[in-house]
Amino acid sequence: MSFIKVNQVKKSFKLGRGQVQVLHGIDASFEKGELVSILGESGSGKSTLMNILGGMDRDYQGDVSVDGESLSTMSESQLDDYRKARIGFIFQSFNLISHLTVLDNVLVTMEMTKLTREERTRRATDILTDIGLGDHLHKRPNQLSGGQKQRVAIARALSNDPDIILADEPTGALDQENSEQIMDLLESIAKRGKLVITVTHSEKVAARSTRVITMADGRVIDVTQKQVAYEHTSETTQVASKSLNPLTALKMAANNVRINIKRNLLVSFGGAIGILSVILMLAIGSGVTDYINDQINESLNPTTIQVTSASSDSSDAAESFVPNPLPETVAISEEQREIAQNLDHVVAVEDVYTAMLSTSVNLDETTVDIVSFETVSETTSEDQLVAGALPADDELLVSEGVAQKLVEDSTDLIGETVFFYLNTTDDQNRPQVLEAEFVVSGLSEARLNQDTAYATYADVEALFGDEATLLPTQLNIEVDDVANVDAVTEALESEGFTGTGVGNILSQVTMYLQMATMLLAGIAAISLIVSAIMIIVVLYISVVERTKEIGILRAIGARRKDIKRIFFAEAAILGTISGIIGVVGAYIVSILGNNVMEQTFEASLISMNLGYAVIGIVVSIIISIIAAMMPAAKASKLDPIESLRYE
Ligand SMILES: Nc1ncnc2c1ncn2[C@@H]1O[C@H](COP(=O)(O)OP(=O)(O)OP(=O)(O)O)[C@@H](O)[C@H]1O
Repeated sequence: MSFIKVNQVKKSFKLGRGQVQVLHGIDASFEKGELVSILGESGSGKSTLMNILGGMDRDYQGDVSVDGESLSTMSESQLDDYRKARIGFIFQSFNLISHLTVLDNVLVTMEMTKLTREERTRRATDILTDIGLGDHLHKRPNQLSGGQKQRVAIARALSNDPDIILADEPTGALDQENSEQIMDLLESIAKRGKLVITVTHSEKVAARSTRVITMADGRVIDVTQKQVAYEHTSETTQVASKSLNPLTALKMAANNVRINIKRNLLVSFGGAIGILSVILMLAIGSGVTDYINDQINESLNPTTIQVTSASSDSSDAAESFVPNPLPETVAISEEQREIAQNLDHVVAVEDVYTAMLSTSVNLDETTVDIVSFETVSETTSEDQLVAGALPADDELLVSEGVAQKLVEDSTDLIGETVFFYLNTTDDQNRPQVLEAEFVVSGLSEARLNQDTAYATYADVEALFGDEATLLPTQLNIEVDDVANVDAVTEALESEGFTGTGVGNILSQVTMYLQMATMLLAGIAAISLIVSAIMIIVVLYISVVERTKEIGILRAIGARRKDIKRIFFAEAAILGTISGIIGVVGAYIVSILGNNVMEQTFEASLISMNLGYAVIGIVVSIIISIIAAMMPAAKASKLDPIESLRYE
């Protein structure tokens, strides 16, 4: 049985509404060790037949079987593998990939095989050295002569050690001397037991063949055996095929980005603006939120809820001794306190006692009535201190106004011992005045512009002595987390407390700020659509520019998905570049912006972090890859034969 058997192959092309038949039932057979020339006038169908033999064209009638396997029943990917493993193409116009070196042009075929990296490089170097190009491995095709280019093409065709070499006018673009050398090479390949089929117009080429097939108008009109075929074995060694190595795809994509570096940088800058805006919006949003939270937290603790008892009909409270003359201030009973203490998420409860218009301070001859007296607690802020410190036991903190009434220079009062009076009632409801001596610990700002004083809760308890148990008028409820403040406040309210705390206000403020941030980032993200469109346009241009390269890659066995992979790699590179530019830009803007704001408001409102940088780059890559989908699909669907013809 023949190695290649062509059986009644017919091929027609659509032309306008009709069909033009180009091959009219070709029968032929080929053996290994043959150097066959297909001769014929231009337009006689030689290339069409070659494309069918080479597995580039599946759209024909009749059958071609190679080594017993029918090409017409092969799937597209089987045909890709067939081209890769069994066919070496050589073209009249060389069809080298211009941006790859000589070595890489030869390696690219083997990249899609399971050969190891070392083996690939060794094979490519050996073949190129054999063919006389050992000194030109790292040159690019445009640095070589025509003859040298064709030798690179032959080396590429031989790299996967295929059984069949298909050469379409291999000497058509070469002078006499180079043509001779190329024919020598082809002859030596046939002598090694390969099947070499060349399409030619040249009688000289035909004369070197073992057999000449002459075609006219899509028919074989003559077959002349010139000499016996060279010796060969029936053994075939096929390289195992695999997809284009992602690293190679990346390398090819990177080459392409480099070739059009200006255009690609411009596109990347465009994309970077979108990424920069989104990152900045997020960074400003989080900076402003942090700033406002800090400002509120600095003055008030957001996890503390201050509660008073709303229910004046609490029977326990009514029965117990309420050491406060003001009816609107309700004491909080032990039971109520217990309930608050046992609520979920409550970590601590602190007692606070407040007394309005019922205390006074005396030094020497002067007595000053205090409008607002309160025991110090965790929520008492040191910020309100004008001088000195918050009161410890046996100490009193008074507002500056109080001090001014008692001494000439208010700070002189600090360290002085003063008398403190608390007007209250006894258990028979008779007025009584409790008295203690306190050392003034410091001066505070006045609360609501009124004379104010603070002492410790323990001191007030001591003031009442054994006569009565002091009940708090306010509880400071410490919650485990700001997130639980709302829930605890609700629970307290349902237990009859009235609560005020910054935590719930803060969580609302934070939510509104986050909404505003998302909105701004969303608006900024519109520019990302613009950058995606730019990438789509650039990649479409790239597909057109590289149509020929795509044809070459398909001819040497690249699958559709390999072609897609190259375009996705190119998009990923563009995305990474624009992401990096965007992130670096955002960092620069944030440093400059924060510097200016630091000088004007003493606050840095742009809070950049590594997370935003990573998000920026990842989003940029994802957008670019999505943008590449259409151009990549277009590239992968290009017809390999048409693509090779593309000029
Ligand atoms: N895609 C196509 N659509 C329509 N007609 C086509 C197409 N490709 C080839 N043909 C026609 O098929 C015929 C054979 O073309 P083919 O390229 O096989 O000829 P050839 O013998 O190789 O010619 P040459 O020696 O000039 O390369 C020509 O008439 C050509 O116009």
